[in-house]
Amino acid sequence: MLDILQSPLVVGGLVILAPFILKRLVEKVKRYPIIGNLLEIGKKETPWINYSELSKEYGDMVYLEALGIKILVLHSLDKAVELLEKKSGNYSGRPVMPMIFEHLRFNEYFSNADYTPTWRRQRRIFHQHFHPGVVSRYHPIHSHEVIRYVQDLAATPLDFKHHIQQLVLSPVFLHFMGLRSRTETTHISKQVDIIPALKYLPRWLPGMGWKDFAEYYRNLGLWAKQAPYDHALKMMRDGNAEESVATRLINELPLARRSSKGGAGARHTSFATAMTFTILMALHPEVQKKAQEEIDSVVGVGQIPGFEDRDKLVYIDAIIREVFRWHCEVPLGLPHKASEDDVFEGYFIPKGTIIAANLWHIMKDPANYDNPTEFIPERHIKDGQINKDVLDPYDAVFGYGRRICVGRYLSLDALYLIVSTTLAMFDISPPKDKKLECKFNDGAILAPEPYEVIITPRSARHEEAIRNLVY
Ligand code: HEM
Repeated sequence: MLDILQSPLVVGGLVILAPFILKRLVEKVKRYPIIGNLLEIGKKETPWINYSELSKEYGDMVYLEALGIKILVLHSLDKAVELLEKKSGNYSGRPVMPMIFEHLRFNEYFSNADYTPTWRRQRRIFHQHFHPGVVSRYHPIHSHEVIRYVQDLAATPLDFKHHIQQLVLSPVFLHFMGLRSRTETTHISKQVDIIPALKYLPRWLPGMGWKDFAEYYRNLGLWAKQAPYDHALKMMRDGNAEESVATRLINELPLARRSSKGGAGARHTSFATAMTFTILMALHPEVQKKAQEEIDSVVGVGQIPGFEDRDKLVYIDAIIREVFRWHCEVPLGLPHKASEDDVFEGYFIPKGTIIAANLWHIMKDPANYDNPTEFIPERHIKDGQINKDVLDPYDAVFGYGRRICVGRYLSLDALYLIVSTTLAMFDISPPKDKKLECKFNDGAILAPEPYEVIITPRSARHEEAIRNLVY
């Protein structure tokens, strides 16, 4: 190990601090002077698949280096936990990529901020407002919103994307901003629709030819940060604000600072997962039928499941886990950064190395799941309960350690609502005259390409039950 630490190489002007790991790559992967592994890093539209292929040859730690950027991609849950959770004191930073960050002012987003005292303070605030106890206080309101969702879906089923978006985002809007008005949420969700700038960015690399839209996204992103705060402040001044994260935070501010000072941004991830669920149901009528039988026997025919039914709806739980596993919406998670030099399992990891966990690989690894590319909710069930012996997708898909997703409970609530309610009341089937295929965009957040499905109430009885619901 001493040899590794004491013998940096210099190749094409680059100081290589991890010669042992590098050697493993040099032996197999062509490494060019100056650009190093750049071609490997940016080779495919889907780098997680590219890294996954490399891991078959080089093991579960794949290290690449190009133009001064050092990337270590982890391909097992064990390694991710060892490094990003157990050693989280050193691996909780976010990489700073000056071009992207400066132009888009991405560092102003909490999720992209480095591991600083400011970030730690903000994270504590997030935790206070997003732990399961707080999130569950909103359950009655979410259940109420669901009535509107089923009625809208029954009335205009072709607009299912919009209705799903409304339902998935409504807890987020309500939680952050106290927003319940359909007009306001529709307006804002249209803006949010175009925000996930990440999906258009070259992954972790300074990009080319993107400055024009960088300006556009920067302004949009700043708007998204500011709008929730401004809205809550206005509603509070008008005396008709619903309680939300924004109102609670504003209340904690000294009066003098209650001017426009930035709020919280809503995220789009749960929506892509809900859209994936919908297409998967159309492709798997047998799963739909089984779920509907469970709902009918636990909740009753024509009834909407509530949060109090959640523990008894084991198959619904398994479907949601399997959607998260199969979809793996953020395939490489968000990048962490090594704050200081470190040695891990004999390898030297230089300060500044970007650490990514290949969540997609972990979710599709045959060592973790049989027939991993198949959508099989049953894999998560044993003896009528969730099978604890099977790797829990939630242990991976929301990331790790101190940077683990703060919105995971809110997101799981939203998914429970959409999955259980939709299946309770509707049948989803493929279009009659077109082949239905689930294809994802190639962004860093995977969302299904636009698709068509037919959504109809399950029977005349369900149709009547939907009509009789009172919002
Ligand atoms: C399908 C749903 C979601 C998935 C799969 C997901 C996944 C992730 C992942 C992989 C990370 C990176 C964790 C890490 O760095 O190790 C993350 C971070 C984050 N997520 Fe989520 N997320 C989802 C929904 C949400 C929602 C609904 C919200 C907000 C209400 C949210 C807010 C955040 C924030 C603020 C961070 C940054 C945390 C930090 O940097 O400390 N997420 N999420």
